[in-house]
Amino acid sequence: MIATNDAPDPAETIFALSTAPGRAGVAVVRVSGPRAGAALCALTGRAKPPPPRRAVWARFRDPASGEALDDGLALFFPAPHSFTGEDVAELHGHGSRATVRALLDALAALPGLTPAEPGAFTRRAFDAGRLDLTAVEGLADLIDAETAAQRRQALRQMDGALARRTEGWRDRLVRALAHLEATIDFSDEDLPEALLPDLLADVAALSAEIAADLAASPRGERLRDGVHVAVLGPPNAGKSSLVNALARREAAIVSAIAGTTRDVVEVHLDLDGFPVVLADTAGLRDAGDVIEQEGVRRARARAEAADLRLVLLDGGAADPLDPAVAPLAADPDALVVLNKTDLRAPSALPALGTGGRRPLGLSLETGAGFAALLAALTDRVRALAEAGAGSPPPLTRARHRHALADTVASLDRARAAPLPELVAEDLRLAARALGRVTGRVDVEDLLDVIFRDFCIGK
Ligand SMILES: Nc1nc2c(ncn2[C@@H]2O[C@H](COP(=O)(O)OP(=O)(O)OP(=O)(O)O)[C@@H](O)[C@H]2O)c(=O)[nH]1
Ligand SMILES: [K+]
Ligand SMILES: [Mg+2]
Repeated sequence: MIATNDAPDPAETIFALSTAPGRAGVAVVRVSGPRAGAALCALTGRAKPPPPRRAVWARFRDPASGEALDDGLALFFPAPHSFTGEDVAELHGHGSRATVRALLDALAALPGLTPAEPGAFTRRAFDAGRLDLTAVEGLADLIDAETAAQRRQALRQMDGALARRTEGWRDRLVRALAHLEATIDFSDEDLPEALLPDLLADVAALSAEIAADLAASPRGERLRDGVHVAVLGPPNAGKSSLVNALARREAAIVSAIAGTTRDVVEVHLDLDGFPVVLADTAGLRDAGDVIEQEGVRRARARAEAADLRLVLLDGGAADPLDPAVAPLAADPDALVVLNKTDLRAPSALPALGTGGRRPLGLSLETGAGFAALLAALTDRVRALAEAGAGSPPPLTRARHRHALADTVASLDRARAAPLPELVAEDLRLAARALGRVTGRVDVEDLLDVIFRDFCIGK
C-alpha cells in the first residue's frame, strides 16, 4: 500500500482513488500538487477553489464535453496544511465503478495531471517532512490492521511514539558528540577536563537503555504479524479437533486414523484483539511412511519457530506421557493440555517436570475445559504480544531492530575506543544508525548544538 517507486517529481500533480475500489456509497478521489486547485475548478465549473477545508456541493462535469458525470462534495486543502504538504483537492462522489472511472478519466485528460503511483501521496508527505519513516510505517499498519490491538499499536506508532523515543536518544547522542568535538577542535580553550569520563558514562547509560528496548522487541513484531502458536503432540491426541474448535470451522481433517495430518495447517485467530497464527501439525512419532515422516519433520521445525507451543496429550493413550512426548510436556514454557478427559483425568498423570505442574484438562468430546483452555491461551498470547500504554513503544519491524542493534554496537565500540577522535567517530556512526529509524540522517543539527551550547565563534 505504501510501497514507493522512483523519486517523485514534485512539479507533477498526481491523482488517485483513495477509497477502496468497487461498489460503495461514497468514493474519494484525491489530487495533490500545484494544479490540484485548477483541477477541482475544471471539474466543478468553479472560478476558484472553495474556502480551505470547507466541503461544498458540486456537479462534476467532463471539462471537455460538459457532460455531467456525478455530483458530490469538493474540498480544497491549500499547501502546506494538507496530508502531502502540497495543494490537495478531494472530490467525494458516488462509489460506483462507472462514476469513479469517469472522474479519473476526466482528471487524466487535464494538462499536467498524472495518475499516482502506489504510496505516492505518502511519499510526498514524507518528502515534505510531514511524516517520518516510522509514521509512514504506522500508517501502513493502520490501513492493514485487522484486530483492535494491531490498530492501537499502529496508531501509537503513527502518532510518533517510536519516533520521539529514537529522536530523544539521538538528541542525547548528538549533544554528547558536540561536546566531544568541541574538546577536540578547540582543545586550547577552557573546556571541562573531566568531560570524557562523564561522557562515556552517558554513552553507557544510553546503550543500556536502547539494549533494553531491543530485548523487548519481539512483542511489537508479534503484534504486527501475529503470535505463532504450534499445536503439537502424539498422533490422535485431537490436535486437529482442537484447531477446528478454536477456529470454529473444519479447517483440518479429523479422523480416528493415527497420522491423518501431514502438512502444517495454519488458521488465523483473533483472541481478544490479539492476532494469532495457529498451526496444526502432524502427530509426533517415529513410525509411518516417508510422507508422514516429512510431516513430523515439518512439525518439529514449526515447533522451533513458534512463539508458543501448545502440547496436547492423548488421554486415551496407554501412556499419555510416553518417551516420545514427555520432553515436550516438560518444557516449562509450553502450554500443556490433556485431551480426552472423558477417558482419563489429569490427576491420573504424574506432575510435569519440576514444580508439580499439571496439564489443563480438556474434552473436545464433551466440551469440558474448553473455556478454561481458551482463557489460558488468550492470557499467554496477550503476555507475548502486549504493548501496554505505559511501556516503551514497541519496535514493529526488523528494520528498527537492525538500526538499534547497530547503534548499540557503535556505542559499545565508542566506550572502548582509546582516543577521543575514535570515540567521536563511533558516536557519529551510532547517531547515523539511530537516524535511520526515522529516516532523518543529517549533520546540520550537530552544528546547531555546538553553537547553542558553547557560543563558539561569537
Ligand atoms: N473420546 C474422545 N475422542 C476425541 C476427543 N477429541 C478428539 N477425539 C477423537 O480422536 C480422534 C483423533 O482426532 P484428531 O483431531 O484427528 O487427532 P490428531 O491429533 O489431529 O491426529 P493426527 O493428525 O493423526 O496426528 C478422532 O476420532 C476424534 O474424534 C475427546 O476429547 N474425547
Ligand atoms: K487422527
Ligand atoms: Mg491431525
